[in-house]
Amino acid sequence: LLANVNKWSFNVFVLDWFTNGHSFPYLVTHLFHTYNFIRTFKLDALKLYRTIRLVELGYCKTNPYHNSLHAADVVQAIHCNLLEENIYPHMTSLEMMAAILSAACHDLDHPGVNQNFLTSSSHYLVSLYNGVSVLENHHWKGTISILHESQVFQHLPSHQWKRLTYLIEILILATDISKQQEILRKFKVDLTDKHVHSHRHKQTIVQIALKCADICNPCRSWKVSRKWSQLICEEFFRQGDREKDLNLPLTTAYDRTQSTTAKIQTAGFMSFIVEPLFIEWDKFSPSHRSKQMLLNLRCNRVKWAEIEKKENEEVDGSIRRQSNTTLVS
Ligand SMILES: Nc1ncnc2c1ncn2[C@@H]1O[C@@H]2COP(=O)(O)O[C@H]2[C@H]1O
Ligand SMILES: [Zn+2]
Repeated sequence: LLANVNKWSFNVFVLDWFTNGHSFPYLVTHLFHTYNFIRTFKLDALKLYRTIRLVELGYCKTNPYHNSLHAADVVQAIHCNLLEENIYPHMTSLEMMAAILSAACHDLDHPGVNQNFLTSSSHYLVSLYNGVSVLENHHWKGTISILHESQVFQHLPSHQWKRLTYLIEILILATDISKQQEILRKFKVDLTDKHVHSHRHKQTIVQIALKCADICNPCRSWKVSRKWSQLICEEFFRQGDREKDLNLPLTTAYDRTQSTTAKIQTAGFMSFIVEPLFIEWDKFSPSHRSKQMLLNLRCNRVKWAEIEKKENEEVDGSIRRQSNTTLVS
């Protein structure tokens, strides 16, 4: 399975099944070996493995979506994104390792609810981070804490440690979906020049590579993508349940009695968030893989639209049947 890690058709659910729910440490360890990070940075293999396990344990197992399986999926996706021939040859080992680590830790200790929920339930994290990118700040600081605690990089020269932690910061913070337009604008300007040269230019590219990896689930094959959609929507519905229980303002789309997975999937995430990002990615790095991603996205959108249409027809039918019964009686 791991031999297929470079392929976009890679199915992390299958790896998870064969590893008894531990796809994350298997995948991350495999990539650390493949990229030769252990030798290049003289890492202590035991400390490294402990660090990876700490990160895995830092993900909440009971979240349907934001758990270590999502992190493993994002790691595999950023690995594919950075392999592109106009990117990989320009990346240093440190930059590659920062990208893999950021993907691995980008949702660390995610509570399974969004920032709006944290705000309306007066969660302490909101005041800790002044209401700005609350979750992303939490994931980033948690990552740095684990790296300190595990001492896996304690022997790195200070310039390398500084650059590694700086990259982790800007990469994880860039995953805030509310910053999408801002980052996309920067990407469009920066990437009119297709040659990867300056530090700043590379940073933007890796930020976008991680953003694409984070929201790539609609670009996977239908079988895989549908599973992710069901998992994220179940997490949304659980948030809706909690909003009701706590008498908080109810997010309409998250109300399981009114909404469905198909409704959420066709509501605009694919068309207004995912597609514009992947179109830019494909312009910057046109490849068989980027075309496949866009193709999958468009096919999956059509499939969800068909499912939603059927659901609406069934609802219309049952309303008509109900009103006929009422008229007859
Ligand atoms: N298939 C999907 N449908 C709707 N929203 C999604 C989907 N996949 C990811 N997201 C959202 O995109 C966000 C990206 O950042 P997060 O992983 O923090 O949280 C994610 C979800 O809120
Ligand atoms: Zn994520």
